[in-house]
Amino acid sequence: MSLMSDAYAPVLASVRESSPLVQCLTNSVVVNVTANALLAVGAAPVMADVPEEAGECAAVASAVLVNLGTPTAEQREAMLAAASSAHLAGVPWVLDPVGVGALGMRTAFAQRLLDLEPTAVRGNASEIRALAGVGAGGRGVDAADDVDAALDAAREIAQRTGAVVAVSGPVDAVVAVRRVARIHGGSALLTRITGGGCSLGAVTAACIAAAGDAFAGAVAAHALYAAASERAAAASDGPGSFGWRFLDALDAVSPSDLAAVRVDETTAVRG
Ligand SMILES: Nc1ncnc2c1ncn2[C@@H]1O[C@H](COP(=O)(O)OP(=O)(O)OP(=O)(O)O)[C@@H](O)[C@H]1O
Ligand SMILES: Cc1ncsc1CCO
Ligand SMILES: [Mg+2]
Repeated sequence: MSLMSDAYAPVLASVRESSPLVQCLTNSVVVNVTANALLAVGAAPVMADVPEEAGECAAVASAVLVNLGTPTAEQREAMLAAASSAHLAGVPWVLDPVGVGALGMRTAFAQRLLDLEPTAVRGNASEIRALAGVGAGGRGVDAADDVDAALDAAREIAQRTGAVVAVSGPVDAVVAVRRVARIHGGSALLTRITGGGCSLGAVTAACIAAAGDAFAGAVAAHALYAAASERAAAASDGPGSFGWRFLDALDAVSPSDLAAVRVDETTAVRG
């Protein structure tokens, strides 16, 4: 069945109205593009990622993103402080397990973070499989598995932690223990620029804060990326012009554009 668009389409207006403060502890490749994506959707970024301030900031943020792309020792300390503080304060936080499965230290570190019960986990299929302990991960930060091959893994993580788990790929999936939504469309040009997935983690955090609901917020964020990337790709010559057109499109997408994205929901009977 189709997920009623009135369950997630209003989230966009809510992000623009409430401008959620999203604290990002993210990798050094995508800091700027992530802040720009948040501004383009109407949210307010703050990249507070030093140990002395990370917990303080998380307690007052609307949502927190923890992205493991370039996890220095100092950042790992800050991530534990931010996730603990968010968990304690009831602030939604999103884990993006970049490169988990492909690289050793971050694979173990991600398990420590799961104990702090993220509100949502967002990654590609290989990362989600590796996080659940199946599969060896992708190559570096890229996926080597299909989204459908990660659904059981996503459900296992949802069951273990209470998180909503979003798996990205040609068709995205948002998974809770007894629900799966598939978000169709989008553009493969998102995989040809830095931060296509990483900024989606930050926008997912913004949408969850604005929605007050992890499942609707995660679906809204993925539908927004599908609509905006299609709009940008239609006018682009390649990855360079797609990058800036995508930011313009995040700003220009309307609630009815979002409602037009194909979203199918099924009720999972297993698990
Ligand atoms: N083949 C594709 N066609 C259309 N959209 C795609 C395709 N592959 C990925 N996407 C979209 O690109 C975005 C990022 O997904 P991707 O799976 O590339 O994340 P990721 O691997 O975590 O990215 P990153 O390299 O930033 O960490 C999502 O919105 C997803 O829907
Ligand atoms: C290229 C790259 N390396 C570590 S993080 C990152 C950004 C995309 O995930
Ligand atoms: Mg990624």
